[in-house]
Amino acid sequence: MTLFSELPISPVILKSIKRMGFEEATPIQSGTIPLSVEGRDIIGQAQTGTGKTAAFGIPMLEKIDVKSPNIQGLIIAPTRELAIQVSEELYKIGSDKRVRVLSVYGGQDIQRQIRAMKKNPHIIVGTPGRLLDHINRRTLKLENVQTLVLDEADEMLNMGFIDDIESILKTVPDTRQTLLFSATMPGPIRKIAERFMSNPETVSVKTKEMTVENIEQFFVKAHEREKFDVLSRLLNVQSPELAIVFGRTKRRVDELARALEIRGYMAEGIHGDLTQAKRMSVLKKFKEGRIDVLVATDVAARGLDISGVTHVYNYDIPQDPESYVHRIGRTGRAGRTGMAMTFVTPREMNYLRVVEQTTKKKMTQLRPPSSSEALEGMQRTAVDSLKETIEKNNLEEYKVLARELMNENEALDVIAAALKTLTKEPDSTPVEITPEKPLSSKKHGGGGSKPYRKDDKKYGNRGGNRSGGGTASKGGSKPYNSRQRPATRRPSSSRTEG
Ligand SMILES: Nc1ncnc2c1ncn2[C@@H]1O[C@H](COP(=O)(O)OP(=O)(O)OP(=O)(O)O)[C@@H](O)[C@H]1O
Ligand SMILES: [Mg+2]
Repeated sequence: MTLFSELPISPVILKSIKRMGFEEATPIQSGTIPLSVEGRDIIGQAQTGTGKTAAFGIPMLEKIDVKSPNIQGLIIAPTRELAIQVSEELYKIGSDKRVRVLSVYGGQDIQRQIRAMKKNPHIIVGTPGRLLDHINRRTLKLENVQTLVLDEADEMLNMGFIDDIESILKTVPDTRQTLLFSATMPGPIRKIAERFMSNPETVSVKTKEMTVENIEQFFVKAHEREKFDVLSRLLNVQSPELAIVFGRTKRRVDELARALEIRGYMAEGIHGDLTQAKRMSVLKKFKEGRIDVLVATDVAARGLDISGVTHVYNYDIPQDPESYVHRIGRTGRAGRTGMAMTFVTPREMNYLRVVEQTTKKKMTQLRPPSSSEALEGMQRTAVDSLKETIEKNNLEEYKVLARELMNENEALDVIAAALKTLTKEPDSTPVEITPEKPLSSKKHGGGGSKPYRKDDKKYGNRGGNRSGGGTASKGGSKPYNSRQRPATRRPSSSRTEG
């Protein structure tokens, strides 16, 4: 273990890092910061939630000359929400040094961004489309950039983004330092990456598995028509603090969010067809716990760091293993624990095996809960909430009424009635979910060997089919004897940076 104080970091940055509560550097941080401070080009690969943002952010901030009015650092991120999040983290790390960080992304008033640009930011964090827009309008001058970062590098160098990235890179000096980070880096993409770098050093935090070990991984076999009831029951049994449900398409996400709402869950959807204001307000509600189920396309799969996400449900199995890794990586971050459940139709079992081969981790089969198990789950939730209320111990105003009830009834009946009232009984209101075709099982591309293609580059709804072979095998079934919840509680202050 390396302490931040043992790394080549100046006191003014150390001060901010300490205030953020970081003491020990994670392996990707101790592995890349010294090299990066020396100016090396780096490809950094480490599991989700292990602090890659600070790994590239700290050395970038170190090099900033705050007296200069020039943009010296550029970070490109695949989604707007991620650009905002990364700029917030860098702002925090650079706050004592007084580094100015600006995020620019689509869906936000460009004139406002142009005005902000006039305040001479030192670092720009942006999405490719909007960065190009500024470059074309000549409102963004990158000729003094010394450090360039592609966060989620494999995604950024994916076919859908590469032209934009190339155009942006043309405006950045060749002498710059280039840093690429991601949890996944398939071979073909790494090759593309090397074209943009000079003599890059690869730092990859080697672990047995590609996913973090504190995420328990399950798969649930279900026919398309059964999936929604299975999801409702799992939510009842597992009682997530915060959950993300990933769907394959925007329509899917809309329908799922609506259906969950109908069944009484506090759920909302997020995808690329929503206005930016809506996307941000949904995410804010989720971070604040005002909704506890976020239904999302892959727009939320990469990089987003939301504390308190205990469960991830892949309502539709992702089409490629990398997407799986990033999706489930929204839980189990910074050492916390989490659970991931992937729904798979019988015809999609080979996709599951490809995912397992890539991640080098077997998923445990989870039997769909029965309706009585779902009810039991909700009853236990009611008991927990009663206990919590007792612990808080501000019941004085209710005790007179309680005594009245106890005089007229048996204590047992009173408590049972309270529990029944508190229990949200499983709801089977019919809902409409348009069936999706299973992923094709005919073509076997062998995970990651086909070219990367994206139909909808902004929102990550991938086209193409990159399945590989493999046959279905039986996994053990896990019984529901207790509520399945990871051992952590949500910290009282959640990340709500807007
Ligand atoms: N050294 C550290 N000690 C404690 N917490 C840290 C440390 N470094 C980063 N963190 C926190 O860990 C969380 C995850 O970090 P970050 O988002 O950078 O992960 P990541 O590796 O980029 O994940 P992903 O692959 O999903 O993008 C953040 O909340 C961050 O503030
Ligand atoms: Mg990240």
